Amino acid sequence: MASSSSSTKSIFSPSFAISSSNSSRSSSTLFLHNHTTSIPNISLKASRSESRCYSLLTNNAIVESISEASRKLQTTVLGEEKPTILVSEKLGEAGLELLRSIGNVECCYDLSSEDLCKKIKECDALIVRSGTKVSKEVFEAGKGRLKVVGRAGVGIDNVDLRAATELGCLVVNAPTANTIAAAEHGIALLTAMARNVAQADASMKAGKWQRSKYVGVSLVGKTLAVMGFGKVGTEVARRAKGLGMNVIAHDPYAAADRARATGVELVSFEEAISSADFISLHMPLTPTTQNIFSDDAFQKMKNGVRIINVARGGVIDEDALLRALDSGKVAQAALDVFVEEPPSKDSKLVQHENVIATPHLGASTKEAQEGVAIEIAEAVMGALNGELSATAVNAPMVPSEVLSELSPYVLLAEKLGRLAVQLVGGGNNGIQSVKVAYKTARNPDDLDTRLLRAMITKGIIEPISDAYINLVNADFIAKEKGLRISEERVVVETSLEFPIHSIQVQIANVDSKFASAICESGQISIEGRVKYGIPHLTRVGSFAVDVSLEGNLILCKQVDQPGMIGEVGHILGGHNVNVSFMSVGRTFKRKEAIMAIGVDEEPNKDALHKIGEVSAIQEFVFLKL
Ligand SMILES: NC(=O)c1ccc[n+]([C@@H]2O[C@H](COP(=O)([O-])OP(=O)(O)OC[C@H]3O[C@@H](n4cnc5c(N)ncnc54)[C@H](O)[C@@H]3O)[C@@H](O)[C@H]2O)c1
Ligand SMILES: O=C(O)[C@H](O)COP(=O)(O)O
Repeated sequence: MASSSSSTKSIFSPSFAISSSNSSRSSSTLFLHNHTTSIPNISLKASRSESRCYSLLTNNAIVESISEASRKLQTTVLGEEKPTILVSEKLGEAGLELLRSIGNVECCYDLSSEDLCKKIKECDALIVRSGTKVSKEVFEAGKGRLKVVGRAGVGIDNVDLRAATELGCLVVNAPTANTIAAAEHGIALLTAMARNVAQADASMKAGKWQRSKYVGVSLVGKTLAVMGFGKVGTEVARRAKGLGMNVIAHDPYAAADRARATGVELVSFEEAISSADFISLHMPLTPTTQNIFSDDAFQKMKNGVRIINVARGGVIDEDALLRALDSGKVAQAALDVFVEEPPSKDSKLVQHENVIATPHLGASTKEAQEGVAIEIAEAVMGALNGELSATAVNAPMVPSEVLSELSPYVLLAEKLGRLAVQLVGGGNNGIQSVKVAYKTARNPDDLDTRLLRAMITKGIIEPISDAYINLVNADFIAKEKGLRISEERVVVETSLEFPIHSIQVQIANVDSKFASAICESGQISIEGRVKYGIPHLTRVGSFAVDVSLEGNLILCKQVDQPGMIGEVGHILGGHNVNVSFMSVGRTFKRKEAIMAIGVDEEPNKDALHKIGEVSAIQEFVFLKL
């Protein structure tokens, strides 16, 4: 007779580092909503022909247990105390006010990297603009507490996204509130540059009147190439068309019909740079765009081309631009952004007579700063409150309607993962491949399962490692640990009311400490569904059961004979272990049966030993949920 508890063993591939079981960690997660609402009046009883279910839960108990789960979820996210939010750069007052309504806000500007690393250890959230480098060291220092980094603006090139993802920290930005400000600044630079406004103003302030020196160029009829046809690029294009310019754009990822609707033709990089009189940059700084404006690119441009950059300094090779300005290839440049900010005082580029420069002012209008502050405050507050963010940069953005439909299944997914991994035996195979089947009556293409996959991953990995897993890092950590999770959507004929009928989790190529959990195809296989808002285990191996997935679980395989429920119930009662649910599934009458018993407390060794001594019980396992 086999008996075991949920102690942890090295069940991933040999390189996988294991720590002891983390039973104190809540089974909740960052991205869940309260699901205390809409609990219908129900009475639970046997619902499958092969399953006898004995409900010991009242309706009130169900509501209470969900409330408790929900409370735990909130506590996990926020703790009992107010979160601490560090704001490391100037943020609009309206955003600060919002943040103060939910947390302790600390505004500390101009922190050195060392001071930021020290400070971040006591913070739940960090809000930055473009001036703070949020490096891997910052995420490592904040590990365990820092839940979200909010970028009050668009560009996230100052945030180490890989480190954030690896360490499970959500990054959100405020992508829309400064679009117009940046576009207006682009147009301001374009017109000011064409008419030498800055130079002429400086000359007048020096007491001169140099009318012939500052003859400009006209914009009407000239070709403007917008490089990066996103939010800012589109607004710049619209405004430039209003000035009578011929606008073309290059953006490998933009839709041609959207461009056409603005009266803009999308062209190749070469065509854009070689046919433009003015080139305005609006692409993000990425490994692909870094130094994309190189000597080679400048060579392909028209002689006397004029360049505006309100995107990011790093997209231009600044030394190459200087050479192009010196040679006259580039007649003028208007720069708001620089590789190094602030640039050195003696920067040849800034000092160049054909360059006008502003200190990264694109987003700096009163209106944009208030808007950005509110946008980022709301995103950070949402993230701290356990909501998925619409502006998440390193996590899937799950639309709210999808989220509210899937919420009940999130807990089920995690519990199934947690259960399946505890059924893995002590063999040396290591878990490598997990198969998940979602049974649904709806069109499988409409099912967004990223959230559920993340929760299954969390359930599988967390009990056997020290990793903290959430939607941000689930895929990353699974991959890192060599765990392949394949998903399948299976259409079944059932109610269309619910997005999912049931979820099956199978682990291949492993032994099980509960042999009956192995299905005919040789995998550990369990299945569950949500009933009245509560996750239930409905199948173990080939046996149908029906037990609510709460508290702890004992699975017994036995000879199907009278008195078994009473006998085991008596042992548990004798050890003051409260049974919350019990269900028996069998193959044939008086043959084999599986008894699934939900227990509130963890039975001690003596109780488990006595269960093992019941002669009709062939194997059993105690599992923590
Ligand atoms: N100076 C400022 O204060 C200021 C203010 C706002 C935005 N910005 C910067 O402006 C840029 C654009 O911002 P946005 O809000 O329009 O972002 P966005 O994401 O809406 O647009 C960026 C566009 O660039 C395109 N793109 C990506 N790679 C490209 C490539 N290799 N070639 C051409 N296009 C490419 C994308 O497809 C996208 O359409 C960002 O770098 C942002 O940081 C600067
Ligand atoms: O990417 C952005 O949003 C802009 O560059 C603005 O940066 P800032 O917040 O530092 O002004």
